[in-house]
Amino acid sequence: MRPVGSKYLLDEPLGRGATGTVWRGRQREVAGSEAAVQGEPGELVAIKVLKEELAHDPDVVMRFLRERSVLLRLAAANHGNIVRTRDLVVEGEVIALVMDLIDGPDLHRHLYENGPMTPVGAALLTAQIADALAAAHGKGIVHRDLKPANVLLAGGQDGQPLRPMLTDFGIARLADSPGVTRAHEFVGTPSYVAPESAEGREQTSAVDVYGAGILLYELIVGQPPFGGGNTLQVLQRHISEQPHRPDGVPGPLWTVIDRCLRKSPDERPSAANVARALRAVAAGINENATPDQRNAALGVGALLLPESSPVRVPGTGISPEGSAEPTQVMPGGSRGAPDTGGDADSEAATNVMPSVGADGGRSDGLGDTRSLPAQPPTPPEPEGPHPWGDQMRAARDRNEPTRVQPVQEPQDPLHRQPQRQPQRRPQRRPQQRQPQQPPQPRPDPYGYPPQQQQQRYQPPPQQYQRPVPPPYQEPQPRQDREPRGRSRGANPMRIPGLGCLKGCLFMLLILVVIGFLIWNFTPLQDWIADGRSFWDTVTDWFDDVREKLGLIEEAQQGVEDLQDNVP
Ligand SMILES: Nc1ncnc2c1ncn2[C@@H]1O[C@H](COP(=O)(O)OP(=O)(O)OP(=O)(O)O)[C@@H](O)[C@H]1O
Repeated sequence: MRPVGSKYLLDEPLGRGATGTVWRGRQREVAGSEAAVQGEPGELVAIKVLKEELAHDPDVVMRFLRERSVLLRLAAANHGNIVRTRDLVVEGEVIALVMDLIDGPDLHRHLYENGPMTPVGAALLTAQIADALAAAHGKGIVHRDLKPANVLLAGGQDGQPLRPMLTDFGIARLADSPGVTRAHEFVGTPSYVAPESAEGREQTSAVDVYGAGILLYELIVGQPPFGGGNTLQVLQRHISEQPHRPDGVPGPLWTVIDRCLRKSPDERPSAANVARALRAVAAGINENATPDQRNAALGVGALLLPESSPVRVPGTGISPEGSAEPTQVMPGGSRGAPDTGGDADSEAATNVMPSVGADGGRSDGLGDTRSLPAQPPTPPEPEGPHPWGDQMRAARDRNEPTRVQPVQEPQDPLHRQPQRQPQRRPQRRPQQRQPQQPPQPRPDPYGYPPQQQQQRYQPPPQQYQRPVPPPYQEPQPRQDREPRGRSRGANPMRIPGLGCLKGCLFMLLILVVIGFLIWNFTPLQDWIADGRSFWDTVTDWFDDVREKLGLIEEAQQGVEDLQDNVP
C-alpha cells in the first residue's frame, strides 16, 4: 500500500476516468481539522488521484486549492444522495480527493449491463438526483457535468433499492484548466451539454436541470436524445432540435422531461420542483395509483415552476478573457441578484469561505456571499475567436469515457491500472435488437412494479463504446477549405511557368549576392583581379569574352573568303 499524504493509503485501483484514477484506500489516522470528514484509522475510502498532467499544471493545483473549501462545504451538508469529498491532498506531485467509498457500480455501467429502466423506476431515481442537485444549488454550487458515469449506486444488496449518489462535483473544472472558466468554453459531456453551454453563454443551475432531463430520458429510452454524430452535430442538436416523445414514455413523465429540456434556461423548473414533480408522476403512473394520484400526475405541469433565483456560474458566458474563477463558488450577489454580473475575484471568493472543521462548519451559502466584495457588472467581451473552437476541444476532451480494462500491474501502485472487471457486453443485447424477440420485463432494480410498455433496449450511445473522440474540426464550411488552400499562393492567376521563372531569378540573385560577398570579404579579389572591384572585373571578363567572340567571328569570315577565292 502506498501512502497519500500522511493520513491515507492507496489499496487497489477501482477505475479510471478522464481526470484520474480512483482507488480503494483506507485511512491511516484521523484527518486534520481542515478535512470535512476526519474519519477513523482503518476506515475505507475512495481516493481519486488526479492525472499527472493535471497535477503538474500549476493552474490546476491553484484551482484545486481554491475549490477545496467549496467541496468540503458541500460534503459537510451530508446529503444522502451526494458522495462526500472528505478531504483533499496535495503532496509533492500528487493531487488526490478523498471520498466516501461507494460499494456499487455507476449508473452508466448499470444502464449498460441492465438496459433501460421502467418509467416509474427512472422517475424515482432521477428524483433523488434532483434532490442532490437542489441541495447543491441551495449552497450556490452547480455541478455542470451531470451524466450517468457521475452517479454511483449505493445499496442494492438484499433487495434494498439502489440509492443514486452524485459525485464529481468540481472535478470537471480541473480537467479543463486553464481555459475552463473562460468565456468561450464549457464544461460537460457533449450529449449532456445544455444549449447555453454549447453556445458559450452564461451558465446557471439550469444546466444541471437540463442534464437531469437528458439523464431521465436516457434511463427510460436507453440512449440520450441528442447522441450520435460528431461532437459538433451533437451540440448543434442541443441548440436547435426539439426532442420527440418516444413510445412508452407516459404523458406526465414526458411533461417533466420536456420542461427540463427547454432551450431557454429560464423556462426550466428548479431542481427541487423537478424532484417533487417526478415523485408525483411516479405515484400517478404506477398501476396501483389512485384516481387522485393519476390526476395529480396529469396536472404535473403546475408543479414545474422555474427557479426564481438560479445560481450563476462565474466565469461563463460573456466575460473578459482570463477571468477564470472557481466555478462553483457563488460570488457576491450572484444568487438572487442577477444584475451583479456574478464575476467575483476568485481569491476573495474562496478565501472568505469558512474552513470546514470537525463540527461541519457552517453551510449557509448566503452568509458567505455577504462577506464577498461587490463586483461590477462584467463588461462585454471584445471581438474574439468564435466560441465554437474551444467548445469543441473541451467537448472532445470531456467525452473520454471511463476505462476499466484490467492491465498489467507494475510495482508502484500509483502506476498500476484499475483492477475492476471490464464491462461485459451483455449477451442479450444483440437479441434485444431483433424485433422478433422483445425483451422480457426484468425485475426493476429499484423495487418498483414493471410498466405496461417496456422499452426495447437501445444500444448505448456512441460515446460509451469507444475511446476515440471525433477529430476536432473548425466549424467552417468544408467546401471553403480546398479552394482556400490553393489560392493561398502568390500566383492567384496561375500563369504557367511563372513560379519557375521566379525561382530562377531568385536563385540568380542569390548567386550574385554570394559572389559579391565572397569577392569583397575573401582574398579572392587579390588573387584573381589584383584588388579591382567586383563590378570592374566582371565587366572586363565580359569584354574579354566579347573580344574573343569577335576574333572567332573574324577568323570564320577569313576562312569563308579564302574558300570563295579558291578556284
Ligand atoms: N467514491 C467512489 N467509490 C467507489 N467507486 C468510485 C468512486 N468514485 C468513482 N468510482 C469509480 O471509479 C471509476 C472512475 O471514476 P471517475 O469519476 O474517474 O470516472 P468518470 O466519471 O468516468 O471520469 P471523469 O469524471 O474524470 O470524467 C468509476 O468506475 C467509478 O465507478
